[in-house]
Amino acid sequence: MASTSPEPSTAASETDDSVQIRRLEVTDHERGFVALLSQLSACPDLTASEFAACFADLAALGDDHVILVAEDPSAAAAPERRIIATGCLFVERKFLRGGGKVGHVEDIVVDAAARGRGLGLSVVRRLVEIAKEAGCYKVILDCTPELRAYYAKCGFVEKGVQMAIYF
Ligand SMILES: CC(=O)SCCNC(=O)CCNC(=O)[C@H](O)C(C)(C)COP(=O)(O)OP(=O)(O)OC[C@H]1O[C@@H](n2cnc3c(N)ncnc32)[C@H](O)[C@@H]1OP(=O)(O)O
Repeated sequence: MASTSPEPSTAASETDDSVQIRRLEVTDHERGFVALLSQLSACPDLTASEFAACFADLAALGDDHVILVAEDPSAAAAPERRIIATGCLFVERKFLRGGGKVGHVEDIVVDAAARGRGLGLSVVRRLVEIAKEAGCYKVILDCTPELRAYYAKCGFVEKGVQMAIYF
């Protein structure tokens, strides 16, 4: 099945309560992936073909763009297996540091009903591991001040100032 990386989705990690974390697959459109993202920011629904086109663009970036997801493991959720957590790693290639790489952690969301169970921590930790395995010399992210404590639990330390221009 197509996934956003050549790495098979079976190369997954397990959280404490046996939630499997795997790569995004194109069929996750049917499992509420877009609705989950809308809990983070404006994310209008996409048709199946729009989703597939976006998925193909991102999949073409290979291991430089990794989206992880976790399915609802509860028996009640089968067979639909809704997506209840996600996170993204973008690997930026640079001339600095002898052609170094920087990992950007983005779009971390856990479904409101599944928060507080360690899922967010597991997703971020796995993305950080992937960044390290990819040879990144650092991993960075932007967040609101309210999330300082959460990302500190994920191993991040505060550094610099975030600035932005929105269009
Ligand atoms: C780079 C970005 O994407 S920033 C955007 C982050 N995403 C969002 O704001 C979307 C809405 N929020 C969410 O989806 C979730 O609340 C998340 C992703 C922030 C946290 O997910 P959860 O699965 O609830 O977190 P998890 O249960 O793994 O918590 C891990 C630890 O962080 C702590 N923590 C979790 N959320 C917060 C918070 N908002 N503030 C302070 N501490 C927190 C937990 O108490 C826990 O600590 P413990 O190990 O001592 O018990």
